[in-house]
Amino acid sequence: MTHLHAHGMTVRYGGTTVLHNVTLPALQPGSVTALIGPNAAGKSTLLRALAGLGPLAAGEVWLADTRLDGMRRRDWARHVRYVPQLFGHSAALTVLDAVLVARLAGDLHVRAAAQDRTAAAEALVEVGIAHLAERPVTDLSGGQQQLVALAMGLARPAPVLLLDEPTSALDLRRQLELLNVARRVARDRNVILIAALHDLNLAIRHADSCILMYDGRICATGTPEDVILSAHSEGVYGVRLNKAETAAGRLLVEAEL
Ligand SMILES: Nc1ncnc2c1ncn2[C@@H]1O[C@H](COP(=O)(O)OP(=O)(O)OP(=O)(O)O)[C@@H](O)[C@H]1O
Repeated sequence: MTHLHAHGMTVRYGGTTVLHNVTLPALQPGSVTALIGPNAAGKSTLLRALAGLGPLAAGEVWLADTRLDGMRRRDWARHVRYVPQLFGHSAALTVLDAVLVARLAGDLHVRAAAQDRTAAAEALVEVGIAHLAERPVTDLSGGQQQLVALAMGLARPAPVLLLDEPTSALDLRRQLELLNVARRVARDRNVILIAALHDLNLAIRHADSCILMYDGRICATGTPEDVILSAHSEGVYGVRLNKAETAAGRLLVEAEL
C-alpha cells in the first residue's frame, strides 16, 4: 500500500522548535485527512515539512518504501504537492497561464505540449473556474485566487496533495464545492489528501480522519468526530464544544466561550 508515513519530524526556526518530534499515523491513498488546531499550532509548518519546503531538523518522511526527506526539492515535489493559501502571482499571468506554469513545475523555459494545455484547462474545469481562464490572476478576488491555487495544485498530479487552509477565503457554497472537489480528487486519483482546516464542521463533513495539533505537537488522531469531540479539542481551542445534529442526522459542533 502506498501510504504516507512520517516520524520524528522536528522543525526549528532559529533557536525555537516549532514542530516537536511529530509522528503521523499512516495515511492511505484515497483518504482525506483534516489537520486542525488553533492559530500557530504548527499546521502549515507540518504541511510544508511534509512537502520538503521547510527545514527539517530531524525526522523522516516516507511514501510507501520511498524515502522523501533528503531528496532534491524538485524530486520531492513530484511526490507531494503543497497548495498554499495564496500564491504570489505575477501580474503578467492569466489564470490559464498560471496553471500551465504550475503544470510545468514553474519552469518557464519548457515549451508546453498540447497535453499540458489540456491538463491545465481540465484543472480549471475541475475547480469550476474555466470562465476565469483569460483573466489576469492579480485582478481576481481573494476567493477566486484561492481556487486558482487549487487548480495549480491539480494541474500537476502527485500522489500526495496538501491543502493549506483551502477554504479560508471562500464563501459558503464554494467551501462546500472545494471540499467536494478535494474528496473527488482523493477518491478518483487515489491521492492522499491532507487539508488544514479551521472550520470543524467542514472537517467532520468532508474528512475520513483528523489530526489535532497544538504547540507543534499532535495531540489526537482518529475519526473527525472522535477527535473533535475529545477533551483534547476543547482544551487546545479553549472553548466548550457542544454537539448537535441536523435534521438529516449529521453531527454539528458549536463552539462557546
Ligand atoms: N519562518 C518562520 N520563522 C519563525 N517562526 C515561524 C516561521 N514560520 C512559522 N513560525 C512559527 O511556527 C509556529 C507555527 O506556525 P504555523 O504557521 O505552522 O501555524 P498554523 O497552525 O499553520 O497557524 P494558523 O492557523 O494561524 O495559520 C508559530 O509560532 C509561528 O510563529
